[in-house]
Formats: sequence, C-alpha cells, structure tokens
Amino acid sequence: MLRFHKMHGLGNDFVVIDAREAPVAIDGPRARAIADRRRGIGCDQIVVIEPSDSADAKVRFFNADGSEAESCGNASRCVATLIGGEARVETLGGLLHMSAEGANPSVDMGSPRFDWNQIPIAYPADTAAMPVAWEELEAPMAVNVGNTHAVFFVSDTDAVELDRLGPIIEHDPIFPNRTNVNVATIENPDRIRLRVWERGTGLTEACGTGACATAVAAIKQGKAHSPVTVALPGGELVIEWAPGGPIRMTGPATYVYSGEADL
Ligand SMILES: N[C@@H](CCC[C@H](N)C(=O)O)C(=O)O
Repeated sequence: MLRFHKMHGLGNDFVVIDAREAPVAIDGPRARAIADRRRGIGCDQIVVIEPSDSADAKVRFFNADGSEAESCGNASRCVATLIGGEARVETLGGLLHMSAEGANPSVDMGSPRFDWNQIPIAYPADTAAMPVAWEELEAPMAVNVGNTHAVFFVSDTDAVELDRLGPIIEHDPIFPNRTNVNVATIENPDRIRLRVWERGTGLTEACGTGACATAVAAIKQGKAHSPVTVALPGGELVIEWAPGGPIRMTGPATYVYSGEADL
C-alpha cells in the first residue's frame, strides 16, 4: 500500500511520498501509474523524500511521463513545509536550502548556469539569445537552474499557442535532455507574467523553476530587477537574484490531504 500526501504549489500538484523511515521504490512506470489522472492518484509530479548521508533529506522528482527531473521549485516549497524549520536538501540539481518559517516557505535554489554545455544544448551557441526560432518564438535565453529552461520574452504570453509549440520545442534535438519552455511578458521591472510548458508533464498552473529561470533571464537582460513578482496562471511567486549569487524563491505551499493507494 502506498501512503502519500497530496499537496500543491500554486495549483502545480504533487503526490509526495515520505520514504525517510521505510524505503519506497519508485521508477518510471510506477510514477506514470501514480500520476495518471483517470486510473491513478493524478498529479503533475511525484516527489519522493528519502534519507540522506550528507543533508537533512534527499528529494527525487518524477514527471507525469515517468522521467526523473533534477529539480522542482513548487514541490521544494511543499517539502519545506513537511520537513519544517530550516533544512538542507540534496537533489539531482544540487543542494537546496529551505526555510518554512513565516507564512510562505522560501527555498534557496542555488546559482543559475549559462554555459551551453551546462544547459545542455547540442552545440556551442550564445545561450543569452539562442540563434533559433519556432514560428514567432525566437532567440530564447537558455538557463539551467538545476533543470533546463528556455525562456522566450513575448509581447503577450496569452497569445502564444503553448500547447502546440511547447512539445515541439521540448523535443527539439538542440536540447539533448529536452527542455522546459517558458513564455514571459514583462509588465514592468517588478512584475512578469509567465506560462510554462513543462518537460515531461505539459502545461501546468505554475512552475517554480520556470519562474526562477525567467526572473534570472529578465534581470540579466536588464528587463527586471530583484525582487521580482512572477505571476503564473495559478498564482504569484517572488524571486530574488543578484548576478553571481543564488536564487531565492518564496511562495505558498498547500496541503490537500493524506491517503493510501494500491499502486
Ligand atoms: N513543476 C516544477 C518543475 C518540474 C520538473 C520539470 N518538469 C522538469 O522536467 O525539469 C517546478 O515547480 O519547478
């Protein structure tokens, strides 16, 4: 029997499995079965909290298609509230520092990476304005914030057919590990509107790492300043970043219910 917590961050919803006391084996096929909204529990990502030798916990993230992701911002805030207080958490994308003090948890997501082979992309190219276009979506900035993101600045994020273009960009061979796809509109230097096509999951209500990558891209290009509010369909996050330093993300994390399933 699988015991789980159902949680969400701005509508980006998770099945969280606390495997710190007893191991729980999750692989791609089992993750897909859990995420299935008709036959399983249903969620955007599965989050597994495990013991760690070097930190307070280790966390693994699986997308709805069963692929394992290096990082997940919204799930990290949910993990922060479950662990409580201050915690250092190991992930495939790096060490995260979490704080569940105050109304909204904060997570220090580590420093962004910009080199072509750190994104990664298939060949050396300018990652600040990649020399590529998919119809009206052109010259994205590529940023790795633990996981891979392509950020497109557009005049109206709602006008982009992200459900059609997102999967084409996600699977383009220029991104050997696929990519998350962000379309952002700068409302003013304090506020960005964002929609995200998530690698391995599709359109979601919100993406925490997408908000981090987009804020970093906007600040680096002089379009926004820190702290900046990123408004997603599911709600708002505040992102702080200064060049050379780590990214700090603050926003809500919501507990929905706990349950058991035969999956
Ligand atoms: N929902 C997430 C990101 C989840 C992982 C992503 N789809 C990937 O494959 O990198 C977030 O809140 O950051």
